[in-house]
Amino acid sequence: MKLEAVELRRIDIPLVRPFRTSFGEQITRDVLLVQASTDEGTGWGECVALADPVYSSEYVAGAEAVIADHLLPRLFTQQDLTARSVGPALRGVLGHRMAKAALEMAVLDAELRSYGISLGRYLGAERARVECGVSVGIAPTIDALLDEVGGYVAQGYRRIKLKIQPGWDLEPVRAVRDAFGVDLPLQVDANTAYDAATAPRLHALDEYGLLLIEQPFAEEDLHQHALLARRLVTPVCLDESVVSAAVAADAINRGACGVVNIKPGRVGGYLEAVRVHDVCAALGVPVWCGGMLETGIGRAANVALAALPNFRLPGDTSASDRYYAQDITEPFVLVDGQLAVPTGPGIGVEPRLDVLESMTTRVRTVRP
Ligand SMILES: CSCC[C@@H](NC(=O)CCC(=O)O)C(=O)O
Ligand SMILES: [Mg+2]
Repeated sequence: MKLEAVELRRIDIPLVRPFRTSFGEQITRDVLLVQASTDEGTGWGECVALADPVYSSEYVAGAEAVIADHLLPRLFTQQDLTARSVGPALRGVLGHRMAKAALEMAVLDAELRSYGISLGRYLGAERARVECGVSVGIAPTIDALLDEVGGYVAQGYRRIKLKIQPGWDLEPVRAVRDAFGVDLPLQVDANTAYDAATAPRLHALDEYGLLLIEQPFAEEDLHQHALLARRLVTPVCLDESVVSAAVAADAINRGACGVVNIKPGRVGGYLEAVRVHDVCAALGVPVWCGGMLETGIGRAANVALAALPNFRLPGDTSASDRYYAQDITEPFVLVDGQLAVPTGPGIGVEPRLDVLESMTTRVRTVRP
């Protein structure tokens, strides 16, 4: 394929409720969408970088700039562009994995649409539906938390994940256990909010039968995660730390985690996400698909990825209405706690152009 032009579109989508984590609160999502036009058709990609560099060092304005100024010039010169050649072509630019992932996704979508192959089939999906969990933010009160969790349980979500931080950890976990019982699949995510001084609070979580404790410490601190993993019965899961298949293998071999949250944007794309999946499978470590509040574009691709065999825990692949009153694609609807894997060519969904236009804050087309 030859890349002919790329449309970079920023959209603002309001969240149905504030989403608070240990690193801040989101009330709208500023999303960068990428539409790649090639000589064999077009494809869509979604950049998962947040508006601010608070989850990782990437942020949406920076991703847009590095795509336009450094990444696209390297792709426009490719005479026989394929999704598999995007990574090597961009290797000269260090980091910016979320930006690179968005471009690779758009090229992959265009390529698969031209062949009439679904992303799920291409990646090796083995299921037609995936089990869905849901992520619950830090709430203003315990009662508000229980109301929100009760709503998701009633909708049929297969697993509840609570955001925690020092001072909002033991009480919410205990309250959810008391209100919904010991059989509710339950896990927590600290987004790196703990350190050696506050780690003892996590020891106390070990008696609540959690599925896992996600990313309690700093991204680079595999040693602290390994110390905790040796001390707890509850598995430690890594998110921010795992930026590639090689890092996943190193973390597992250091005993830093027993479960891995895979996010394609965080590792540089869906092709690397499959490599992380495969490495974890080879080392006997289950994985699940994380989320970055994706629109239906990224959600469609995540659901396809989550259908691979070693995705053995419900992911943060929630229904569209968990975050958005109106998605930019036809909404993903939870049925019996599951989402259906798209079967159409490529990612299998298209944005609704009327909705897209209504949410667009800026759009530009980059050409060679
Ligand atoms: C804005 S918080 C994004 C990162 C967070 N994501 C979630 O909690 C799930 C979000 C979703 O359901 O898309 C994580 O660290 O796992
Ligand atoms: Mg996480």
